[in-house]
Amino acid sequence: MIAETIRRHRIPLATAGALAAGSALASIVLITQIGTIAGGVFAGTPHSMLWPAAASLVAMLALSAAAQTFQAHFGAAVISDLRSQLCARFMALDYARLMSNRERIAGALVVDVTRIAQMLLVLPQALFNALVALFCLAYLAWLSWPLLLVLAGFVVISVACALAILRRTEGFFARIREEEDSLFRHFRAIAEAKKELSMNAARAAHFSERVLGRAIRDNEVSLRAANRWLGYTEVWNMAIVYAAILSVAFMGRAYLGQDASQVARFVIASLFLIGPISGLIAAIRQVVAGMSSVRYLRTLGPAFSGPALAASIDPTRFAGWSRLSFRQVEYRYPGDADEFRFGPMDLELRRGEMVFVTGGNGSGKSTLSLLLTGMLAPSGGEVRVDGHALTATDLGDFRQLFTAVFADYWLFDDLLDRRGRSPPQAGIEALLHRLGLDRKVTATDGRLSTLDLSQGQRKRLALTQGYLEDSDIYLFDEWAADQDVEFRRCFYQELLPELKAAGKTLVVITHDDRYFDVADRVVRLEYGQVAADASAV
Ligand SMILES: Nc1ncnc2c1ncn2[C@@H]1O[C@H](COP(=O)(O)OP(=O)(O)OP(=O)(O)O)[C@@H](O)[C@H]1O
Repeated sequence: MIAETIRRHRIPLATAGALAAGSALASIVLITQIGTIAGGVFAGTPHSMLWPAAASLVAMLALSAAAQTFQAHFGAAVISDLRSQLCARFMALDYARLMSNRERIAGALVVDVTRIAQMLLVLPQALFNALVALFCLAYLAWLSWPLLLVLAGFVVISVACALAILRRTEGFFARIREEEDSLFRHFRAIAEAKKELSMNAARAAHFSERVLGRAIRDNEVSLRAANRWLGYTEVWNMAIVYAAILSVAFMGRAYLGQDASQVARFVIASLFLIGPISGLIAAIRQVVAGMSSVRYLRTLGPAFSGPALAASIDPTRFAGWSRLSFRQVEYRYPGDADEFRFGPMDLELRRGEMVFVTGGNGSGKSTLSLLLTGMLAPSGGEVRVDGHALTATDLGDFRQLFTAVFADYWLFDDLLDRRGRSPPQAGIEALLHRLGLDRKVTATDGRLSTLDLSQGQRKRLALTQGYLEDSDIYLFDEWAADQDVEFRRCFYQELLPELKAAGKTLVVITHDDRYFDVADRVVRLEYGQVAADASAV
């Protein structure tokens, strides 16, 4: 994914790099000119050297500013590109994997994208610094080989130390990233658990001190350790640079027999190494943090390390279905402590039927609805459409048969039909009126005026969206549970029969036994098995 992003934005990146290299060249010319003026090794007056040096300065400034422009372009493009790619990958993840990673999504899109982008952003600057350092070293070699050898010895020590510290901090950054995810989860609780926390001071104190406070403090410890080691790298490397320059001056004068002007010019040019070297050391921070995010994203699964996923959906592929069947379908939740086992289950759903599904809490009704709609792939057995056993690659097309209002449904603030268009205004208004929402909500070009409604009203809005989708199969998971008596009656005795009359197939999870007579069949589940499957009387 990272390589793909760099490839896509190679032109601004290469341009920023080339401009940075040009600017590095101008700055090294300037350094040599400063050295020449300071050392007095030129023909004519110092004024004759001033204009060329000023020209180098202006060139360096212009090239650096241009490099920054391309760098800013590259940085912004990389952030939005990585975000789009990550969003697409999260959206393409299958339901089971997404559910087990949902706490990590916000962190990945905010923290990891920013860290990776910052790591990529330092590339042109690091190139600039590396080139200035290299040019500087070449110039130093030209000034004096023996003195350069003294300096080079220190550079080797410095690089070796930086690499060792880099390895030392990798573990800290991995831990910091894990801790940030748990912090994000606790931050969410501040808003989402507001009511529970407000009504229980002891719980609020426990959360604030023991849960949130501890997570913040743990993260502080890891941050401190990581930054301490990175700080040591900076301090140590700067000390080495100064020690190197001191040694050059000392060795040059005391042992190597270099003349004073030679050593002075070498020392002045060496001082120009400090800027690029500290820039390179600072870049290490970004690289360590960025690489920890790359490694972290890889832990989210193969979807994050391979090429972009291409999903093409054919919504009409199963449109002519007449029979859906479960053949010995089984499902085991990963890591389920109480070892709930769904199935093996045989079940059949015929086109145009209205089936009610009932059963006690934890009997497997919601699991059945997720398997039936293709949100979960069975761990064993087959789901068949008219005898065709669905494979993992069929599920995307298969899911297009359904509209479902699950217990944990999501309400969008715009209404769309199955083709992604805004439905006609008159149709929307008629539906809002039918569902008793017309005095609460209006729609303009399909956009709803508000979602701030009661639980029951929000579910009616979810049903409005469902109607507009005009799907083959409707699944409702305890839809009527939040409705008042009149709407509950309306749902079972008017809306469901109307949908059936319009040729829809209906699967209704319900405990409302007084309306069971509306169904064609009532399926009762117990412990993940069909305990009864009978025509309603
Ligand atoms: N996300 C999950 N992870 C692990 N196990 C789960 C998960 N969801 C459900 N289960 C397991 O599956 C069992 C059946 O859950 P399911 O939600 O299908 O029951 P249900 O009949 O819909 O219950 P309810 O009437 O309470 O909504 C649960 O007892 C639990 O053991």
